[in-house]
Amino acid sequence: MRIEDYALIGDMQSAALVGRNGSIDWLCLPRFDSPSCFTALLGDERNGHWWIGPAGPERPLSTRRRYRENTLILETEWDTEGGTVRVTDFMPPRQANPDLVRVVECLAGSVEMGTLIRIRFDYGRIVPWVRRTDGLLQAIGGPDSVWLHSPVPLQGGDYSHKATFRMSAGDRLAFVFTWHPSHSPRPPEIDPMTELSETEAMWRQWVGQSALATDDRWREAVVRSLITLKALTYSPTGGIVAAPTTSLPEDIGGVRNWDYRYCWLRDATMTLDALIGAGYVDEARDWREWLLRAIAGRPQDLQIMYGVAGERRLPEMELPWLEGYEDSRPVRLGNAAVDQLQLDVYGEVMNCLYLAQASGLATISRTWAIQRSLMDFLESHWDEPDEGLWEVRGPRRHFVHSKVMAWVAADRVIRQVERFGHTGPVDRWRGLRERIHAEILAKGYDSERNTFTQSYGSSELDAALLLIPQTGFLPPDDPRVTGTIEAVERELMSDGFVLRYPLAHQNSVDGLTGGEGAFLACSFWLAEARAMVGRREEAVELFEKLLSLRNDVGLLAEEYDPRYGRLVGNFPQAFSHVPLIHTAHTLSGSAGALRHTALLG
Ligand SMILES: OC[C@H]1O[C@H](O[C@H]2O[C@H](CO)[C@@H](O)[C@H](O)[C@H]2O)[C@H](O)[C@@H](O)[C@@H]1O
Repeated sequence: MRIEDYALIGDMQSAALVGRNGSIDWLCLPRFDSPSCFTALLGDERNGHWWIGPAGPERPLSTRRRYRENTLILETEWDTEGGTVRVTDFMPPRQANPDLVRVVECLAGSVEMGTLIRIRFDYGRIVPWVRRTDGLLQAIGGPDSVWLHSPVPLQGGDYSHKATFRMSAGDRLAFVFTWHPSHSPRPPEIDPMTELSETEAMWRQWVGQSALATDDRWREAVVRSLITLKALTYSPTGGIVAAPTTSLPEDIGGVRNWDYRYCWLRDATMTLDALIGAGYVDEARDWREWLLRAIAGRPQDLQIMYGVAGERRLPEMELPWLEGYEDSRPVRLGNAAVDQLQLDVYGEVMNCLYLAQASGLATISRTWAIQRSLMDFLESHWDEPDEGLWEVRGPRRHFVHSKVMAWVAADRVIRQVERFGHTGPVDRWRGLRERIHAEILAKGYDSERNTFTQSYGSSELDAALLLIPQTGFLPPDDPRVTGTIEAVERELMSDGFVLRYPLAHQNSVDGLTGGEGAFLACSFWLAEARAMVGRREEAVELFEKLLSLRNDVGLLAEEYDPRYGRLVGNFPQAFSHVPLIHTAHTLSGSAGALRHTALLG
């Protein structure tokens, strides 16, 4: 199945991917980064999945999917010759244990339905021991146990359980799948229909809180993106994962397969900027608490990413028993980028904390103390080469985007002093800000080509340079900014999309083999940059082209590969949905573009 054939459901602690065919092929429990119990996504059905759909000779004539308005409740409908059926999939916001609910209804006629479940713990490796108790199925393997309430009798065989059942118009059946630690007593049963109405009410209430001032034609796309970002937050701690999947390939059949089920400071701060801009200050408060706990300690120990509860060790390893999505191997867990130096992170954190305060979230003294100690570290390390925001696995370089973000860090703490009365060595920070600015203009700008460059001394370009107008480093109409936008358009565009960096030279920059699709955030950045420099029509044209890449339920992966006309990379990806929201706000000229208005304050 293609990546765009999946939809997301989740309970803000973990998430599942549901295919158009009614098969749940990915689910990690109890957390986003726990071992999966359905892993067909990265192998095949033998690695675990749960299918419900029309069975037998009545193959579906057509399939429709949608989320219930303003919710994360998925409805998949199939028309068959005999009639129409709907499966409603959702995960109620977590109470004692994670539940996955599947409600099957016959809307018209009479349809033969089927279900098949193969539970495989530990990323498809453990075939559990299964027994029946009080009409429920219990599967146990190591630390994991699940209970399945099935309203139809299931037949076991070949390490799976299945049933076929006929439904007529008006019939409704509910399946409930509940995980719990295998050493705990049996979890209490939930009432699926009560959970459905409460889950619906919860999402509607959350969406209703937003202060969106987006043009009506983009509102639906923005709301779906906000719901997706909310679904990627880990509610017990306030952490935010980059995506709920691992190893969906950036290059189908290639090695660019990474685990994104962690909290990157970059991705999370950008996500927060989008949520704050839509009026969600509670999420900002929770994330700030998460940040303070995660990075507590010495400033030199700051990592660029953490686990959802702030874990620091995320060792990268391979799962050789999985074939990978369409043979894209290896399948990886953990992420070696955790040990990299990425200077941009300091700017992103300071920017986010500044925006949080500018939007009304009072700064607490612990936050400011941490900001000061991070600045102490940055003052003596900003001039070092780093791995940059693309987390290259080649040699460190003086990436211009990293230096610009170091400038942002200094700029935002100075603004916090000037605007909110914090105390700190502001004259020293002003000197630092000037030195970084001057160095970037001297070493990171090519006056002959009138463009900033990827790194000092390089002639390459980098799509991250498109972010310069958003930072306030130079005014958007500065010729060096407009020249950089034009240079990126000339040299980094392929099939109408922006590449992260030149593909021909990619291997020397990122240290990896193979190509990749177009990293979607980069094209959104171009659309927003065009809007900021007054090229509105071209901005709208590109933005709408990007919106057309969303799948039928409004979701985007990390990249789009024009060679195959397919979404690629982890899915759904916060890094793609965040700039969608920002660009819609900028194009709508709304106060939601807080980043820009806050800079003027
Ligand atoms: O391209 C190689 C790198 O790819 C991943 O990083 C990308 O995803 C991150 C999470 O969204 C994002 O913060 C980063 O900017 C992207 O380049 C992977 O995590 C890295 O390990 C890998 O080297």
